[in-house]
Amino acid sequence: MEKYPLVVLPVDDKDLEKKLSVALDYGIDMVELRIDQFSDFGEDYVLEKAKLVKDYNLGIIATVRSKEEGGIFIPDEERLKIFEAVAGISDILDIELTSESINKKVIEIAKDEGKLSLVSYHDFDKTPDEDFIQSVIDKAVSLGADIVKFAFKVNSYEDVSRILCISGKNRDKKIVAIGMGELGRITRVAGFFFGSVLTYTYIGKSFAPGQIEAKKLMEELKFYGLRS
Ligand SMILES: O=C1C[C@@](O)(C(=O)O)C[C@@H](O)[C@@H]1O
Repeated sequence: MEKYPLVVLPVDDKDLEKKLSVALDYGIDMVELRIDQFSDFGEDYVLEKAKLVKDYNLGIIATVRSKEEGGIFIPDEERLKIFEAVAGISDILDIELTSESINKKVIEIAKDEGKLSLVSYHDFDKTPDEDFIQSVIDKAVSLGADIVKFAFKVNSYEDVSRILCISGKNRDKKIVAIGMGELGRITRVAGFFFGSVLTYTYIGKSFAPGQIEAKKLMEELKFYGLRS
């Protein structure tokens, strides 16, 4: 997974094959399986969808997003079982820093399978101050995360600069820096110039405020020389 910057398409299980075909046409690199948004959490069902993604030769970030950070309530033991079931077919497992009862175990599952772990932190209301953001990064790294992601609601231009600057200060780590909302849109492209390694897009249904539609995002990345 050393081909950074990467473009990631979050998906649920609706119209999956159609989205995968379009993603391939656009040159999208990876799919984020938002398993928390699937109609069925059964291991066989989830694996069947993951295998479909692999048939299209797309990378997989697997996550079962917690209710607290934009997903739905699924008991921790069930979430762990899902992560264990998909770890072998996935490239990256994404678990929240705030999912304290299982995040270390998910990181361990990833490592045992020779995959990458991504520890994420979302705030859908605000962009915290610099010290808090740095503490999120430091805690995630101390847990053993290979990649640290923070996604904050942007309410001002100062929020945008704070997200990008803190990313730039942490270039020695693999960081994903995202500003959510209309004002944060710029971070989904400019973030790459500040060391961010992934950006998320959408086809049809957006999974978060301020995402840039896939065709437009790929055009913008090409315009700024981030994509050939
Ligand atoms: O953490 C992120 C980023 C995201 O919230 C976004 O703002 O694009 C979309 C989520 O699906 C993903 O897990």
